Amino acid sequence: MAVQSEFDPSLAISHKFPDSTYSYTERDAALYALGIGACASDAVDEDELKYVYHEDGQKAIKVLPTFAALLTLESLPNGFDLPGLQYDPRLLLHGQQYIELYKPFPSSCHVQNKVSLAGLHDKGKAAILEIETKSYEKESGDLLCMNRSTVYLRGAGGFSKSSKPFSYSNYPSNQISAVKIPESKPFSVLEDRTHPSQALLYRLSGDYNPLHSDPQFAKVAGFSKPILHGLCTLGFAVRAIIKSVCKGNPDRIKSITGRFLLHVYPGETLVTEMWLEGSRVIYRTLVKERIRTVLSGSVNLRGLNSSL
Ligand SMILES: CCCCCCC[C@@H](O)CC(=O)SCCNC(=O)CCNC(=O)[C@H](O)C(C)(C)COP(=O)(O)OP(=O)(O)OC[C@H]1O[C@@H](n2cnc3c(N)ncnc32)[C@H](O)[C@@H]1OP(=O)(O)O
Repeated sequence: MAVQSEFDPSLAISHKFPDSTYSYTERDAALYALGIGACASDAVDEDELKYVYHEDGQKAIKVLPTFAALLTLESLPNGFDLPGLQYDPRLLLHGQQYIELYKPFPSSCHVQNKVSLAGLHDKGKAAILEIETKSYEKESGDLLCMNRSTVYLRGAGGFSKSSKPFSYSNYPSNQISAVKIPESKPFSVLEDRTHPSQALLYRLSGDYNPLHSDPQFAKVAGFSKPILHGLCTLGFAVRAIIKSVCKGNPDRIKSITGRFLLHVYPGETLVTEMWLEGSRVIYRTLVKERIRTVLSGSVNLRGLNSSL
């Protein structure tokens, strides 16, 4: 257990994060789509070509809803630093992601981010930090999306001042609790192979953490080789839901939760199982080669057609 003698969690929760900005173009949106496997097995896939090419020009390309998570990447110039919190960045893992989408993304945009601490938990062997980012379209002032990113800082726990472990959240606990996977047969199942160079392609979208590219770094972090970005796996899973449940329409996605349960190695096959419960999709993603669940969560849909 890490020694966090200098760290005062009550001071940390009053910490103010600076606002940040983020800009993207159609090229970023298309590169991201390729990074999460769009059109990888069929370059003219009729549901997915629109994410990388449009006959009416690049201004008409569609942006995938999970692109939302990228808007937060420059929100934390000094990593996940809170005053006094010590952690080893090599031991950081992405734990969960929660995304609310308020309107479809334009194909290019300047974004203004408001960042705050949404949660801080002492798990003894780890600290869990949750950062909330609200992203506004600069031109209109409209709120585009909200992200809550949860990071699992191995070795950074043990800072509680009393015998009860410190735990703070600024949101209802049922918003991202682990989902219960139904025992029934899935509504749909989609299998998709990641490429051995998937993480090298995905990182060009802005997450340059060496955990996904550097063999020595990955070993120190406890893995036999570089692992896939959690958000890349989430992108594969939500793309499967858009294809299988939303008839290819990404604007149906209203909110997304995902908990990263186990690492994925680039090159592995992802099998996403989906269950439809009203306007909610429960899903889980397994790695076929190891038969292990790596991600589970739910997606709320808007305007779902009852003919499904
Ligand atoms: C846009 C912002 C981007 C964010 C930046 C991210 C940077 C990226 O470059 C980094 C990545 O993408 S890393 C790759 C993706 N993530 C992973 O592969 C992690 C997979 N998960 C694991 O290995 C384990 O679940 C592990 C190790 C996470 C936990 O396993 P254990 O240590 O065995 O935990 P366990 O004993 O079961 O539970 C301890 C307490 O922690 C809670 N917990 C467990 N898994 C969690 C998770 N994934 N997220 C959040 N909380 C989690 C448990 O509930 C438990 O708490 P309690 O005891 O109170 O129930």
